[in-house]
Amino acid sequence: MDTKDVASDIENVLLSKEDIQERIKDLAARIDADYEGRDILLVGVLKGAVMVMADLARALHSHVTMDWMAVSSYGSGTQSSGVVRILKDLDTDLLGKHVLIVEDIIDSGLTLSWLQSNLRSRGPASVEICTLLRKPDAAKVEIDVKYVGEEIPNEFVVGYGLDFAEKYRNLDFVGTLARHVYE
Ligand SMILES: O=P(O)(O)OC[C@H]1O[C@H](OP(=O)(O)OP(=O)(O)O)[C@H](O)[C@@H]1O
Ligand SMILES: Nc1nc2[nH]cnc2c(=O)[nH]1
Repeated sequence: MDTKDVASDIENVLLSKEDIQERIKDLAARIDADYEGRDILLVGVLKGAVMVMADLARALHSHVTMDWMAVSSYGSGTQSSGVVRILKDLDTDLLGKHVLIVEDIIDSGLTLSWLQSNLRSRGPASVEICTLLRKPDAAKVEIDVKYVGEEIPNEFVVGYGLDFAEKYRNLDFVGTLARHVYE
């Protein structure tokens, strides 16, 4: 879906389709340079990271393997609480692997903070994080995120993997929702 398909639902486009592909290209170039030909295990966090994972993996020149985790963050309403339950664990043994967690967004940081320490406890050679979007003003915990595509304001966004009530994940851009959608 593009902007024309959902024009009345969207208040503001934050990243166009072209902007997103630029950010992905830049992230891939930095990752390729840092890993210098070492194999990388990309760990995508379902469901939001599906689009970033698919485009980032194809933009990389490094060899990668891919695995997926699904986690649920308990909280009241839309607030992440930091108490995380694994719904689907990795199939891969992380021992000695260079792990790169791939995310669509870091908001409070609570999910990633938990995930990073969980994966670090499994004996990998390294664990880094790559996210397309980050909301610095929403951070509740300090986490070291090596690869950030774009810092955005503290607003609820949809598109390119990000949902509202499971919809809008298939937008080819990232934007904020018009009030009538959620009120
Ligand atoms: O920094 P935090 O406040 O912890 O929020 C970030 C998390 O929220 C989103 O997932 P969500 O729980 O919406 O699940 P989904 O990917 O299945 O939509 C996103 O993909 C991160 O995993
Ligand atoms: N769709 C969506 N999911 C999120 N999870 C954490 N922050 C966000 C956000 O801004 N949008």
